[in-house]
Amino acid sequence: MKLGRLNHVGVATPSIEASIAFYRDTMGAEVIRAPFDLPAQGVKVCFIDTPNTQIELIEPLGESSPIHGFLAKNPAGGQHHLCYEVPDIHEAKAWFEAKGARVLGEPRIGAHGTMIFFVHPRDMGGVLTEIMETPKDGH
Ligand SMILES: CC[C@H](C(=O)O)C(=O)SCCNC(=O)CCNC(=O)[C@H](O)C(C)(C)COP(=O)(O)OP(=O)(O)OC[C@H]1O[C@@H](n2cnc3c(N)ncnc32)[C@H](O)[C@@H]1OP(=O)(O)O
Ligand SMILES: [Co+2]
Repeated sequence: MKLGRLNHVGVATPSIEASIAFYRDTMGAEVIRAPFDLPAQGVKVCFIDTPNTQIELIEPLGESSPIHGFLAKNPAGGQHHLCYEVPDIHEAKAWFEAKGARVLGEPRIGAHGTMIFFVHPRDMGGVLTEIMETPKDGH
């Protein structure tokens, strides 16, 4: 497997609006992308651009959101996952499985519109890791 760029750092938040204001007013980020819902993934998402990657703000969407547990333990929110790009999502899935790491579910469409999967944090040095097929248009 060829490890690609760090596509984004996922940051869970109880309020995506408050977090947008923080990145705009405290961090000086230019917030140009509107939040959007990903019902299939149980999150509301807003990407904050930085020169070399993105912050992916995620707020729970719906009762079965996978980040309710994280926010119950971290009520103010916090760093949730790292997402790396790979050229071939299926080759990457086989790679992690061959290493004995727990791939969570089947590859599915993520927030950038390309295929993604997650690898369990307990098998990744404590870091919930998202693997994403490199977007064809480069971002
Ligand atoms: C896909 C759309 C978008 C995109 O970029 O395209 C996103 O990124 S959406 C992001 C939200 N979706 C997900 O996170 C899906 C994958 N996540 C999961 O399946 C769960 O969150 C899971 C299985 C990682 C944890 O589930 P849960 O919190 O309900 O289980 P536990 O509390 O039992 O946790 C087990 C164990 O893992 C530790 N943990 C949980 N979350 C994290 C985390 N974000 N980073 C590091 N470690 C985490 C938790 O503390 C437990 O550890 P233990 O030592 O066993 O207590
Ligand atoms: Co993500």
